Amino acid sequence: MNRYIQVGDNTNITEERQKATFDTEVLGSIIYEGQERLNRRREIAKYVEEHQDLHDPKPRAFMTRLEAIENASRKIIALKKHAEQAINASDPSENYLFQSFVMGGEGHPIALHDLLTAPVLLANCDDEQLDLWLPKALNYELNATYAQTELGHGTNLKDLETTATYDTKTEEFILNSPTITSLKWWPGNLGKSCDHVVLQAQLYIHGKCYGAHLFWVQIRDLNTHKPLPGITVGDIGPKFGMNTNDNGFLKFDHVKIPRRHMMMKHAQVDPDGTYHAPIHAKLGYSSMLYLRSILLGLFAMNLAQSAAVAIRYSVIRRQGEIVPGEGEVKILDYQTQQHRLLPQLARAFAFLATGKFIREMCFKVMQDIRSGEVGLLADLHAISCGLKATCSFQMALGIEQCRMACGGHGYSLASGLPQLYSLAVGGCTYEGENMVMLLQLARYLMKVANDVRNGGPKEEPSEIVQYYFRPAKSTTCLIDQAYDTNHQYVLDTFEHASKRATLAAYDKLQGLKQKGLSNEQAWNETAVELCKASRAHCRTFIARMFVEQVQQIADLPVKNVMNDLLELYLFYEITEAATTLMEDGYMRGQQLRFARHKVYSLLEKIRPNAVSLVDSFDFTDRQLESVLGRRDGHVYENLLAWAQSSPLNKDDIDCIYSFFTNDLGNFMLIFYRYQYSL
Ligand SMILES: CC/C=C\C/C=C\C/C=C\C/C=C/C(=O)SCCNC(=O)CCNC(=O)[C@H](O)C(C)(C)COP(=O)(O)OP(=O)(O)OC[C@H]1O[C@@H](n2cnc3c(N)ncnc32)[C@H](O)[C@@H]1OP(=O)(O)O
Ligand SMILES: Cc1cc2nc3c(=O)[nH]c(=O)nc-3n(C[C@H](O)[C@H](O)[C@H](O)COP(=O)(O)OP(=O)(O)OC[C@H]3O[C@@H](n4cnc5c(N)ncnc54)[C@H](O)[C@@H]3O)c2cc1C
Repeated sequence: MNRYIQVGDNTNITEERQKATFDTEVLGSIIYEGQERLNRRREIAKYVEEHQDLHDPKPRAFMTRLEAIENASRKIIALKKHAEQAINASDPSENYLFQSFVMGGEGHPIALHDLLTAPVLLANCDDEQLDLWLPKALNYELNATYAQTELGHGTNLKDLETTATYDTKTEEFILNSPTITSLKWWPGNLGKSCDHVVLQAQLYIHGKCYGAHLFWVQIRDLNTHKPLPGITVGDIGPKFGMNTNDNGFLKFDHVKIPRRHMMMKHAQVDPDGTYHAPIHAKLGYSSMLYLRSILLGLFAMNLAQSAAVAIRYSVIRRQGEIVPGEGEVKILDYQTQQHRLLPQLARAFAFLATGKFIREMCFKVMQDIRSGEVGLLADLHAISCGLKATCSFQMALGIEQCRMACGGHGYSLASGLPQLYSLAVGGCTYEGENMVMLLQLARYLMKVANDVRNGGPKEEPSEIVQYYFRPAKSTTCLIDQAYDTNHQYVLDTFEHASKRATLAAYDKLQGLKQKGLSNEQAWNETAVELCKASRAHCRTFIARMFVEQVQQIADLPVKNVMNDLLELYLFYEITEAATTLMEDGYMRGQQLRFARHKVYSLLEKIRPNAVSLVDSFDFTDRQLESVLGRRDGHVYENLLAWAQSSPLNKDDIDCIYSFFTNDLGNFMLIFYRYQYSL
């Protein structure tokens, strides 16, 4: 049952909805973790629809960067005025939802503040500091961002150059940017909007460096918004995407801040300069841990949005015949189209299940840290780094596949897909460049491999890596066994691939070291294999999360369709991992062919439910910002309306004609006449 069936919709899409074998409402409540949340989502969306001041005056594709930033500023102010009435403003998930409906993902002047300030303050400030700063942050009396990356260093935090030198005489820190490469570069909203920063700077006391620490720094006057003395700040210019965000640069020239402006929950500096180290050296990196963990759910939604656009469009668009003489088919009937799109949808569901687990694990770790417990920190750091890299990469490729699957119209900004891609692909870079993130997970996996090679773990291993220590049930792949209804043999296959990749990388690393290479040289010469191991481990983890989620579904029709998607995900991943699996003889050609045929038959089986599956996400047209992905399927007439709203169509003046009216134009006219003998 698809609840989106409406009179007046394009019949091509209505007939798709009539084919649904499951209730979109039930799946919607699974996606949004409960019927109540799904209902709230709709209420908030309805509120946004009913208030015009929360809308864009024209498609954002037709705005200049400046117009888009001004529009975003106007809307965020309107949004804050409406918040009391529209949502439960003290509930972060309602706030996030309201903002995403109104603002989209391109950014706005308080995006970073809303995303990070409260979590960073809560994780890093002592009680007295929290009392002073948190209420102001929550009441929007100030607007802060997270200033870590510098012009010269984003990845290698050990070599950040901004200094915070403690002066025992005045009990102040002196902030300084000693070189051009030490300028802060990239922080969101730093360029024009924010007045405070959470600053990562190297702490120096009596000439000794204690590494990067966090400081709370005001950079602009709260009344005039002018930079404070000693501060140079500005926007870094247009980017590949996220252009309504004013990512900025920042330079300090011996700026003084009080001692108590160092965040002192974990490390402290006494008035006399005595330093107290934190219980874990990397607690100051917890904001990255937090963001990497919550990003997975966002990646899932980005991918689902692009699948929704492409799948809806693919049942409207007719092109060519499959059976000659029977008329043009919907492009979704082509196997190639299904093969391009449906695995993206399956991955979106897989990432959603994974994101939920990691988000909950992160909240637990944050709670543990507050009570001085850091036992799970390394486990979460490793897996969240690996998953951030794996999911953002597959999401970006998936969105681009969806865009290309829409043919020419996918190239138009009317599809919304180029904007979604340019926004989403940033996730491969921010919060840690993807290769670097895979290598972080690999560090952790190499410790696991060391235990495997040396008689087992020294202590109970985390649940996430326990499979490395379990003996394999079979030395060959069994995925073609008909009775693998709970997918255990597929999971065994992924586990085999992870173990093999991890141990191969470990053995290579050890071999290189035995040949006399230093740890660092051996690491660099094994880096590609190390990344492979991390990806394989992430694939195993994601697959397990998805299997467990589907096993828990109570509603049978939804369970059936989700099981189809799960199988598609699993067998598609097997085909992607085939080289590794066949390299050691674990999988045979016959099984690869079995996996491929499973994929093809699942595409056919899922095809009738495709539109209803994406409908279950309950995306609003405002959210999708896509003429191709319109819920009512009226694509062509709206493509024309969209094109006609282009400022270029405002009048009939020829741009070249106006060019001819100036001197250079006259010259060009003469030149052309001469060239073409006009
Ligand atoms: C819902 C959301 C809505 C919207 C979001 C949309 C948009 C948001 C857009 C943009 C926001 C973007 C913000 C940013 O990008 S902020 C900047 C992010 N920067 C990074 O991520 C930098 C990446 N670099 C690092 O994280 C570290 O430098 C790196 C981990 C690579 C190395 O650190 P370091 O050199 O200090 O350590 P190592 O010697 O390599 O390792 C030592 C040891 O420490 C462990 N470690 C490292 N980090 C952590 C951590 N965070 N927690 C716990 N442990 C950590 C590491 O594993 C090593 O352990 P061991 O192997 O045992 O020695
Ligand atoms: C849209 C966007 C928003 C951002 N927002 C913020 C923000 O709000 N606050 C903030 O502080 N920062 C922000 N950043 C910065 C971001 O966190 C960094 O760009 C990111 O961490 C990557 O660092 P880098 O730019 O120095 O890349 P580099 O480290 O220079 O990466 C370049 C290449 O070098 C490789 N490389 C680097 N080190 C290694 C290594 N050890 N081993 C192997 N390969 C390596 C990388 O894999 C990559 O291929 C943002 C960036 C973007 C794009």
